[in-house]
Amino acid sequence: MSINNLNISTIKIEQPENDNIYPEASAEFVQTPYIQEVTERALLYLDAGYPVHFAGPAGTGKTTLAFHIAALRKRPVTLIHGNHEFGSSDLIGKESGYRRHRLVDNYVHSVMKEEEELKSLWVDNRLTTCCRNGDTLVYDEFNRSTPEANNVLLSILEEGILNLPSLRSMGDGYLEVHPSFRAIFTSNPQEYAGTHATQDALVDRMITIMLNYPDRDTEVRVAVAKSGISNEEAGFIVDIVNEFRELSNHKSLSSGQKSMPTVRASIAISRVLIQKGEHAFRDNVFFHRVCHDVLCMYIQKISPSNRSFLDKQLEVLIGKFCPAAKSALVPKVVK
Ligand SMILES: Nc1ncnc2c1ncn2[C@@H]1O[C@H](COP(=O)(O)OP(=O)(O)OP(=O)(O)O)[C@@H](O)[C@H]1O
Repeated sequence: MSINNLNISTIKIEQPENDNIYPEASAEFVQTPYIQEVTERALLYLDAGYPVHFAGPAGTGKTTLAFHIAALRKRPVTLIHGNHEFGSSDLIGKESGYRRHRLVDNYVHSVMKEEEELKSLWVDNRLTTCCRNGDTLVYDEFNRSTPEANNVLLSILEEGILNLPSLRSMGDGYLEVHPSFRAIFTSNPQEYAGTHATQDALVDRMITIMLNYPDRDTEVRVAVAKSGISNEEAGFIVDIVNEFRELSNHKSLSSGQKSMPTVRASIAISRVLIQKGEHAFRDNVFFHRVCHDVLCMYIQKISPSNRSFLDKQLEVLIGKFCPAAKSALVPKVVK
């Protein structure tokens, strides 16, 4: 006589504990009244139970702010970068193979008993672990993922429930989101390559803070912190970059060009000067070349005549904002 038995079930494997990050403000992090005000507002929204969404052009400090605010919550942080290849399983988890267990019992020689157990292995992904543990989710550039992949967030943000259909057999088809779970999103609405239109239903569940280019003081202090350049020279560079941005953003000049120079350009120019031991003087040929090299990518898509006009304007701006080397060496007379 032979008795066969086959059991099929699912076992769950959770993410390893050390998958989280614990961001801390570095010595280079700049805290200005502008950063302070936005931070306080975002923390208030999170405390009131709302996800926060930083939207704005590239280089406006969205990701840095998201991490800063996440760090202030003093809970583990889960980081997800939007990706157009993501499916919802990349966020919540998926079945990843089977574990088979077979038992053959022939103790009574006339009876052959076979028992087989097939367990499908379910591996949690970051979003599930984050919801379960009540961590802070930073979902950077979330609009790079498809709306279909992000749909899973709708019930998390609205009802506090994560739907896990594959785990229904274990009675784990729904996961109640931990009350401490909070989410911070970033997106760049001006970016068009590789992004998806933000879903109205998703954005409707968040509070969006539109970030624009920070004030001059913040940009100068960021350039100083990130390069070690003097406050005064960082000021010249930030003024050149910002006025160049205004010019290259002008409707009659900018057709075809989408990206604008940001504080990243100021940081790059400052770092190169420091690296070479040079200064932001109007009669420093090296400085002129670095400004052109760093800023030329922001005008490459515009017409040749407008490009050459902006090239000349860059020279004018350097002359307008920077002193000559000799005059910079003369100590200022304090009246
Ligand atoms: N408060 C700050 N302190 C120090 N550095 C900062 C601060 N804010 C922004 N930065 C620096 O400015 C640059 C741009 O910031 P960030 O990457 O956060 O911008 P972003 O809006 O997320 O840009 P993108 O959309 O291109 O990813 C980075 O080099 C970042 O380190």
